[in-house]
Amino acid sequence: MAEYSRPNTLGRALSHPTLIETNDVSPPNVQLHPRRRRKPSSCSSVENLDRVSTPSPENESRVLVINTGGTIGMTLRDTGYAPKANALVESLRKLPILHDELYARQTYLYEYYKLENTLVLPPSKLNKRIIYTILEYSPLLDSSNMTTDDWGRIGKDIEKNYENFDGFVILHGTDTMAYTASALSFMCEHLGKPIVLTGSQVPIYELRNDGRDNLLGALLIAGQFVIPEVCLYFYNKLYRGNRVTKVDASSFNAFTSPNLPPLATAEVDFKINWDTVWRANTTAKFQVRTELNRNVGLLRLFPGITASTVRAFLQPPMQGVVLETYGSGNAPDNRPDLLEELSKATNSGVIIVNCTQCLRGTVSASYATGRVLMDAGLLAGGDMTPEASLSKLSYVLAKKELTLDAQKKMMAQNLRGEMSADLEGAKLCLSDSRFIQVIAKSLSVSCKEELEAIRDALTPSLTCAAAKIGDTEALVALKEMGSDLRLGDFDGRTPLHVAACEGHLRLVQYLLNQGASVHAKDRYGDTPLCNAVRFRHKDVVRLLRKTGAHFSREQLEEAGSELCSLAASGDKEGLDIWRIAGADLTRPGYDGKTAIEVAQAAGNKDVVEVLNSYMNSKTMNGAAIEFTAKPALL
Ligand SMILES: NC(=O)C[C@H](N)C(=O)O
Repeated sequence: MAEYSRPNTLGRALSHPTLIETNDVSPPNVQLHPRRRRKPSSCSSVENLDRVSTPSPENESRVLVINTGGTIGMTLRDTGYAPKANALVESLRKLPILHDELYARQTYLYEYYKLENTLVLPPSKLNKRIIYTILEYSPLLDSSNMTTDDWGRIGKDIEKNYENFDGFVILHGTDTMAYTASALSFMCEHLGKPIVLTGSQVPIYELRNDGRDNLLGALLIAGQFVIPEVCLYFYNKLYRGNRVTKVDASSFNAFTSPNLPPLATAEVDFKINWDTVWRANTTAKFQVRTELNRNVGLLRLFPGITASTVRAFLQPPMQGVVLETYGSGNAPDNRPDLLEELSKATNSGVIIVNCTQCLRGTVSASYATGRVLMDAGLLAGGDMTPEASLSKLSYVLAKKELTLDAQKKMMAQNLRGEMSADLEGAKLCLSDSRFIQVIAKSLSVSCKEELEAIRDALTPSLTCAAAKIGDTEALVALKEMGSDLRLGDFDGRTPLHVAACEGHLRLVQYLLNQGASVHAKDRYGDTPLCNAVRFRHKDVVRLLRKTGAHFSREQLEEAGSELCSLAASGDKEGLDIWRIAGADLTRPGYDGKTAIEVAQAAGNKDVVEVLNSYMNSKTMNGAAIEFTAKPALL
């Protein structure tokens, strides 16, 4: 087989392995996916070249791999495992599953990118070619050595190269990977492309290792799926970066996401859990906020902790603290000394977030021992991991343009899917609802306004449908998603109208408790009371009346004819409903006759009796309504 000689650029680059010192790895004067020069005809006789699928920009994607260090690229020295500089690219080049040399040469990859550190994967099952460029940091770090400055550097490099790549992979040590993933998730605002952190427990240079699989999986995800999140890929699972924590120092299965299922799993095929994938709902441009506040810390409660330890920890310049509490967010409520230190700190403007020491679950205010912390001014951290809470604090506190109150509010918001539960009574927004998202997705809706328009159009239909079948639970769920249960549909019919028609007493009670209006009128001018009367739901009528429902003047005037018709047909029950609803049974109909007169004329004795006793009780109660007819005698 005839060998292509490497272009000169490559030859030069190879002698300078740390060529990318500027961190700008985009090829000069090259746009994303331009049509590349095809192999010259003189090469057509080259053995095997015909086997290679014709390269085309359409089935290629580009991934930038930022190698920050970690075990994946370490070798064993006298001092123990330490990162080895300038070794990874050459070693990957020799691994056929991670680099297709033939394709690279045939497509002039090296010449085209003018970068010696650009490699290409063999075609994927989806027939994609992932071309990846490795940007190696110097020095490479064990992740224990990383600081917020390193997070900033990664963020800046992504920002600089954002438009030239379809996705990003960050090679990183596992020890602090959860912190970096969390921090990047907040720093990357309006992210529209995948950023996947990965690494390994065993160096890629060793015979048995997890580095190859992890890198391959991360590349395939970053290059093939538009998951606009900072993720972490490890041991065949893709997690949301701000949900993970390292749980095992020696297993390949080193990470877990205790409160959120994986975003994807790599089995025979990649299975993406699109319902869980975060949607930014924004049309704003991607940017990275590298400013982080370093005056933050994690404090873990333990039995017998002294007030002086807490006091020392909360001293200036401390501005934000994650307090790792017991169980569902509890602390001793018999320790006024401790609580006083916490109160003093929050009063002086330190933001303290209450997170649980437990791996799984959320903080809540179920115990007295938890409530005392709320009283001391702590914010509930929901089900955030301590890693996510800390980096969120660092990110939020760096926003100097915000007031302290606004910063606290931001801490309580779900910014990047880092928390599932609502905080401090704030409810999830319906735009977070999977149902709405699925509909939005199928309609290709991406911007916030459109999503809100869909939400507003669907909400009344959903709530009315739930009211129709008496599904209180569905209404509770819709309410929790932010639905306004008072809203009417296209006919102005509210869930209360519908529930009143159907006679769902419990549901009517629930809706009234939620602030549903008894005065809402549909397009026909009917209130829930009219509906309940029409469909003869006595209990509902009583309840609505108790809540202040009443007929309008016009409705009362028109009621006379209806009452006469009921009297004519001997419908005692119908008349009784109108009575309960507050109608004046003495009101004459269109011809001036009253119900009792009509009943007398029709010989409906029972009805006359009922109406007589009604009129007597009215007289005795001193009702304000004037009688227009005298008690009749049969
Ligand atoms: N597995 C690893 O990557 C551990 C290593 N100490 C690091 O965090 O860099």
